[in-house]
Amino acid sequence: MLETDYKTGQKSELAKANNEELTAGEVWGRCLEIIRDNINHQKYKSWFQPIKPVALDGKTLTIQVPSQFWYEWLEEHYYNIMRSTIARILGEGARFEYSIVLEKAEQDNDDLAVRMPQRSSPPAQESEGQTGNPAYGFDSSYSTEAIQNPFVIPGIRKHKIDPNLNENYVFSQFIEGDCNRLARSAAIAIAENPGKNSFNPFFVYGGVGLGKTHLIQSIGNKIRQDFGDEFSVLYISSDQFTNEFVHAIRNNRAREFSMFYRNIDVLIIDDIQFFSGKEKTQEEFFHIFNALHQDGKQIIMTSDRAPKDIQDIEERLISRFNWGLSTDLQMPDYETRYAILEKKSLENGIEFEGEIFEFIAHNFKSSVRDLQGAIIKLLATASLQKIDNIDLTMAKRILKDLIKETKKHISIEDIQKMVCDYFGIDPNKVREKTRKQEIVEARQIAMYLSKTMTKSSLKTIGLQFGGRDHSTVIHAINAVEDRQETSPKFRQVVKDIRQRVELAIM
Ligand SMILES: Nc1ncnc2c1ncn2[C@@H]1O[C@H](COP(=O)(O)OP(=O)(O)OP(=O)(O)O)[C@@H](O)[C@H]1O
Repeated sequence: MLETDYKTGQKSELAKANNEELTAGEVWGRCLEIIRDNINHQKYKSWFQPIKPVALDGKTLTIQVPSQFWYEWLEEHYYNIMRSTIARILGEGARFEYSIVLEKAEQDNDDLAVRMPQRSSPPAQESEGQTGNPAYGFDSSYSTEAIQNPFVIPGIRKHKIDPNLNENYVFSQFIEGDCNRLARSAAIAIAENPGKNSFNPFFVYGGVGLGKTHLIQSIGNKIRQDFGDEFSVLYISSDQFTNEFVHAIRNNRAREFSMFYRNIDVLIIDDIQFFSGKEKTQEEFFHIFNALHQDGKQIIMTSDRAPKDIQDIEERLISRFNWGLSTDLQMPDYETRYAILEKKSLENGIEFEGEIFEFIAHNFKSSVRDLQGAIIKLLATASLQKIDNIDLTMAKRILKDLIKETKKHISIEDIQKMVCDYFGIDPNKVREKTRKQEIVEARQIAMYLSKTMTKSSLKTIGLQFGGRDHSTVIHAINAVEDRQETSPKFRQVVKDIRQRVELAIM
């Protein structure tokens, strides 16, 4: 039945009423003429020529497409033109039905053919082939009800994929503190109910070595543990994604690439800031994102900065990153650092004196990775030199170089301290609400240096200055920049403090 003879289909009712005997093939032929005149020739050849008309039933023309992806693409990009074309030929209320006959590569069952109706309502916008419509978008006015899960085809078995997860990254190993409480709770909620929660997409950002990868992989591992193969999970770095995409294009496999990603239930992409300036990759990811999100699949991303601070990323992607929950990880406070150290050394079967943990927690303040590095260095030295009991003096000696190195990452806390030292005020004051002139000045300079000398986002800076919001930080930065232009004395003050900070991290 699927091998249609263009000349011998059913006749349409409308055609009969007009004394015209049209077959499915003839109706499709007329559709093609109209479509060909209205879209780019290459796209016409790629997407419409391979379609086969299958049957005509009243005002419904069934057409055969080679894959789920094909069906999805037509509905996403050519809905309007197809709908209006068939109506022109068969009259008001005419529509297409799709018969999806899978190509060999994705076929699980030799005779598998799936029928999908054309949507009853158009997407909010369409991207190609029509009168200059912008890209397909999902704004809040767009009713998803009518098209809920339109691409889920029962009976198609999911391909098993390697989730690419590090099994050590689990929630039980991720120490909770104020610095990560919100992100951690959201991550657990996502793992319990992937895709069906209000944190989709989930966007985690923060500086180097603060646990972003650990946290997002914990989601993947928990889903695998609790749901087994029910959800396909994939963790990938944005660099890997780009490389695969480039490779796929080079080998004419871009369509397979896209299909592969659209079939994933939980897509975890690390370090999305590396999409910056990669326009084609961004475009591909945009379409994958839309398809997954529309289909209720979970999307999880990380970046070293907040979405709006990522350079050279299309606005439409940035706005999507904020659809669900976007939250940051901050450097753990002293107590959390101490707890992490205890846990890491316990895991390695060695106990240290409390004063060693205190020493490390005080000296490694910018990254959990550095904290871990310190413990590992102590362990390695103890085992190499066959030392049973490392005391504080020994620990200080062993870690001396490492401390110098890690000091290169200046923290907001350090900047606050140095600015306050310079003005001779208590560092706590810049975190308080006081509006005394001298404190305001110190606070603004400290905020300005935090922005220019660390990788922290405006939100993180605001939080570390007594929970102020990002607009206060922007105001402070602008004020310091403006004043430096008009007052050489003030410019010199900022320069002096900056030099002190730089010296401290050398
Ligand atoms: N809260 C935490 N509890 C326990 N371990 C942690 C915590 N945060 C981070 N770590 C550990 O610190 C190390 C660095 O974390 P991770 O690689 O996840 O950081 P990241 O933010 O992804 O860094 P990068 O930006 O460099 O990719 C990992 O070994 C991780 O297990």
